[in-house]
Amino acid sequence: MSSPSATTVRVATRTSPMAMWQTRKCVGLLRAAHPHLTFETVPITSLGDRYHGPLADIGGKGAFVRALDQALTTGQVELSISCAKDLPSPHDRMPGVVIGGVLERDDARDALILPSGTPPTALGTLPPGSRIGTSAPRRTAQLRQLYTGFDAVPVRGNLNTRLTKLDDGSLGVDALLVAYAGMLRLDVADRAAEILDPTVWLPATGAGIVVVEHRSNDTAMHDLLAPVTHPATATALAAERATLATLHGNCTTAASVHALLHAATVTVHAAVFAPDGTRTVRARTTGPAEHPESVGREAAERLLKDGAAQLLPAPGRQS
Ligand SMILES: NCc1[nH]cc(CCC(=O)O)c1CC(=O)O
Repeated sequence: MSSPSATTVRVATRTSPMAMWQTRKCVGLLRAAHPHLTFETVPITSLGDRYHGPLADIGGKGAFVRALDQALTTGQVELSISCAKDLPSPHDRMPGVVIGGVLERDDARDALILPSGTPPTALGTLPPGSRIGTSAPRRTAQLRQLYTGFDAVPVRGNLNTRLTKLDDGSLGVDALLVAYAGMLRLDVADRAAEILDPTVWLPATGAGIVVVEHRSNDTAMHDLLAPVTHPATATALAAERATLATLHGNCTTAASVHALLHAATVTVHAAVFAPDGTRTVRARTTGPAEHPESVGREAAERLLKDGAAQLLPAPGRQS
């Protein structure tokens, strides 16, 4: 490598317990692949971590990533680690930053959590009027579309805090809907009352995938990340992000995209939901795994042809 710090690679990370778990895993893989290099973790607290109101107030999910992007573009670090799910749609990304490493996908499904001591009950059998805590527009819309009589209640904060508050009643909800991957990472998978079927309740774009980014002109970092990339996951993510990019989705978009690989083909399941759950447009496309972007784009084009544009936020109306 020709950078001034030839043997030390600085890695930006968010500081939540889940982010720190992801960083430990990723840096462990990097150290194993490059035993002669030193990897130094640089904690970054973003506005998204400090602000506890609705994410849309501070520019959506991008709030978490912006601080990491800045650490890269200002030369404070060489790499940054994120959940693929938290990355804004490709057209909303900061120029000069690219995904270079894609770790093997963990479980992509969402799960239901009930207060401790409650007998396991599936989402569909909770009593009418149950208050279900979630903040993702995708989850709120699916909850309204697939079930009737539930009240979707916005909740945020890291998973451990939400669990404690669910159990002591201070969250004011009867159940939580969260990512199962996050539960596995924080060692609370035994709290899942139901793991939702991913072909019915669609996971988020990039769910369960940890990515490593670098400056787009930093070829040394591009090469360094090759051994930690899981090729099948990278293919799935490329397809999912191509769908999202073609939809021009943003933080207020209730859309889900999930790609599955079978031998040499990739299948993209995609859906756009009306925020109130009254309408859903779904599409499924299959094509060669060597061209994940075109399979992803085709899924989006079918969604748009079937009227998804009316459900998406109008351009310039991002809130
Ligand atoms: N929305 C925040 C977020 N971003 C990534 C994960 C979990 C891990 C993942 O899916 O990669 C979570 C928590 C959740 O949605 O419950």
